[in-house]
Amino acid sequence: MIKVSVVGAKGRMGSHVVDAVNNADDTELALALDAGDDLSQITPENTDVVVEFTVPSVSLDNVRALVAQGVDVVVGTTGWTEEKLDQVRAALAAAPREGQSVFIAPNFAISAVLADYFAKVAAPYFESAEVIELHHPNKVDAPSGTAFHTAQGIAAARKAAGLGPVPDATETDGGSRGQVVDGIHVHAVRLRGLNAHEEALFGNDGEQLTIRADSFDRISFMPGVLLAVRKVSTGAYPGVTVGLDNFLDL
Ligand SMILES: NC(=O)C1=CN([C@@H]2O[C@H](COP(=O)(O)OP(=O)(O)OC[C@H]3O[C@@H](n4cnc5c(N)ncnc54)[C@H](O)[C@@H]3O)[C@@H](O)[C@H]2O)C=CC1
Ligand SMILES: O=C(O)C1=N[C@H](C(=O)O)C[C@H](O)C1
Repeated sequence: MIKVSVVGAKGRMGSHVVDAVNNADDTELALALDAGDDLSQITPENTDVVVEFTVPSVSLDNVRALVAQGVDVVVGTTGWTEEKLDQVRAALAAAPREGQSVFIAPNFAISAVLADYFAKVAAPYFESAEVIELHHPNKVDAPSGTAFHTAQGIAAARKAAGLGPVPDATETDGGSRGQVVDGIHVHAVRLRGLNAHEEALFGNDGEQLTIRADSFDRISFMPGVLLAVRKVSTGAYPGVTVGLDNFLDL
């Protein structure tokens, strides 16, 4: 059995993870902790893998503390930048155990992971590209971590293909053109009734392609979370790994 502790266990995602860990045949719940709880309760003796779903403002500190305590971590919280990833790498370099892992996924839903992958495949073939993400209004960060990651992937694929900037004649903008991530405009919608949705839009003269992923229920993230827990628990992924696509045969 893989012993799993959950940090952020009372949250929308963390509570689903607690249920998923309790219901899977090969995982058992060690500790379920939330804000105010002492993370030093988590040790390599009671926990193989920690699943961390909290808020972007605290996740880096949580991950660094957990790494220093000698456990592997699967992170679903958003807000990761290259600078923050470097701080995790530094923490791992000083970790007490050889080969410790931190796995971070902007999105654990297969629909979103595939949409992100297909967007990178499509990107070199279109002059224009933009990303729209649509979420429940309780979400604290914008744009979504997934949309940020998709935009970065589109931008990298365009650059590798030798494409220039997306065409855009806008001269006045009060914010309506969205956040620009590596040259790709990203738009965020917050609407009651939504859960987690994303569109990658591509355009050429006379044609368009829309790649859309819809996650209607948080249950959609659980197979991906359990897959990550199982993969990380093997010890085969030392260091920092970003993206569930690393565990899929794409
Ligand atoms: N990677 C993925 O597939 C997904 C990622 N997310 C991300 O996961 C994060 C959490 O989302 P939700 O569960 O919807 O948020 P939420 O607000 O429902 O839950 C966050 C939980 O973290 C707890 N928390 C806050 N500070 C803490 C601390 N210092 N230590 C321990 N616990 C602490 C809160 O009390 C709360 O229970 C967000 O960044 C969200 O964008 C959400 C859905 C899917
Ligand atoms: O907060 C959410 O709900 C979600 N957060 C993640 C993100 O920001 O990409 C994943 C998914 O979109 C749901």
